[in-house]
Amino acid sequence: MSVSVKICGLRTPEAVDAAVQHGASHVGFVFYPPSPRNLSPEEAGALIARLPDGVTPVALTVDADDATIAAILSQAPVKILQAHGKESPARIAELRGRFNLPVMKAVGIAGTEDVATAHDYESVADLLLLDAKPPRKGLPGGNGLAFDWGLIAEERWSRPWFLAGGLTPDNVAEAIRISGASAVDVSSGVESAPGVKNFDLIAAFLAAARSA
Ligand SMILES: O=C(O)c1ccccc1NCC(=O)[C@H](O)[C@H](O)COP(=O)(O)O
Repeated sequence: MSVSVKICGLRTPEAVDAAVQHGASHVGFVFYPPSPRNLSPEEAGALIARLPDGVTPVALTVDADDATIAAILSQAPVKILQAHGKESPARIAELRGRFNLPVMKAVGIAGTEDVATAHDYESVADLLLLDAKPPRKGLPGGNGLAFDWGLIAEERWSRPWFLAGGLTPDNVAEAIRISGASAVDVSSGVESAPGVKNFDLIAAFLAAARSA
């Protein structure tokens, strides 16, 4: 099986180049000031200009208003909007209509009720990202926390979806096997410190995902 890999939270040309060189299908840019991975729309625009055709740039926002998203898109021509906050299904539908871009809704999973919540977004989101539920305090994502992949092992989804949360070069193959994912997303599992991508870990993650 060919697994798509999104490397999220890229901030430097060197990290973008490493993701591209080792075969990432998607790269994610975080527009959330409290995050150590936050960058400006202008910075993201310069990184997107480096991407070859076939690598999809994604803008990650958290409960962002329309003006904020418009400002991002004016300088960072992404191809997917990732909504990683508490956006309702109605808000996801609104974003799709307003910005004319595919929207990926991230849903935190800790139990079967969260799996049901994720299904609620199938009718409005273009893609889903099934992530670990974040801690009560702290960032809404990028925490290096995994969830029980068995919770989604028997699920069938009507939209393409990414598995995320605590993935590393060491566990991604097993995560794919258990969850049945054909696309995975990683951030802190390929970092040597929060917000600092490690190129060897990027290479190892992509090799491990491809071997699954
Ligand atoms: O990465 C961040 O700093 C971040 C901040 C706010 C919301 C979401 C964030 N990241 C979300 C991602 O797409 C991560 O790749 C995903 O949560 C998995 O993260 P990790 O467990 O660190 O691989």
